[in-house]
Amino acid sequence: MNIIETKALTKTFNQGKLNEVTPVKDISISIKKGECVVLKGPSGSGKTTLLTLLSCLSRPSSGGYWCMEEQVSRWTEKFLTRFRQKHIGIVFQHFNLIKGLSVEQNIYTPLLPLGLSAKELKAQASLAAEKVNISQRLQFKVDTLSGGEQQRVAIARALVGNPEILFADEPTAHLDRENSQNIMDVFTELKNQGKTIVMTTHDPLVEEHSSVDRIIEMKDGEMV
Ligand SMILES: Nc1ncnc2c1ncn2[C@@H]1O[C@H](COP(=O)(O)OP(=O)(O)OP(=O)(O)O)[C@@H](O)[C@H]1O
Repeated sequence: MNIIETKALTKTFNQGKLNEVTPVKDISISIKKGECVVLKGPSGSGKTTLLTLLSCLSRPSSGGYWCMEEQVSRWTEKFLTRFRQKHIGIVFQHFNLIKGLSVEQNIYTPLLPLGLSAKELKAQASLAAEKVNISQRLQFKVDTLSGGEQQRVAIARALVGNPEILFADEPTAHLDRENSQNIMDVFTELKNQGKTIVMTTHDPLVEEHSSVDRIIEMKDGEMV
């Protein structure tokens, strides 16, 4: 089953204006359930924009997108948000953690709409934290952590809802070799559970990892 399928997916910003830009042009890809796929390409080639479309965070300007066999490109923001909450985990390039809140609170944020008890929220956060080796910082405010620690919190938050598909934008960019290896071990375990992973990277450790099934190269918004 193709868990992700796009047909001529295109995203244009500032249409009709002097600063119009089309970072994703006519992208047609199929990704099977359980695949681990890397998006690679020079800075500005459109990787993050494509990841944003695939993770249902933004809507295409044209073209079609089917995720888990639903034509999500036709949906409104409201339906996309619900779909995302249920099926998709996202690791953002700049983490998007909530300052002033603890690591634990940040990790369980995606679960808040589910109405779980405080005890259950804490238990789920603790499990996700363990996976990325950040348990010892659960009660720290995220603003007091190092870049690498914040990255691990961002990954734990993406995993906490047990998503079917994980999208990660440069998940090892701020990590040393040991922690990068640890994150790839986590991703390998997810893949072994049948989860689908799509990530962007510039990191050779990620590109060359045995869990990666396929590398999709982008240049100027197109697949090469
Ligand atoms: N919201 C936006 N409004 C206008 N232009 C945008 C927007 N988002 C992205 N762009 C432009 O689209 C192009 C591609 O950006 P994108 O972030 O997708 O590239 P990238 O391949 O992920 O780069 P990097 O490796 O540096 O993260 C850039 O020229 C960027 O300025």
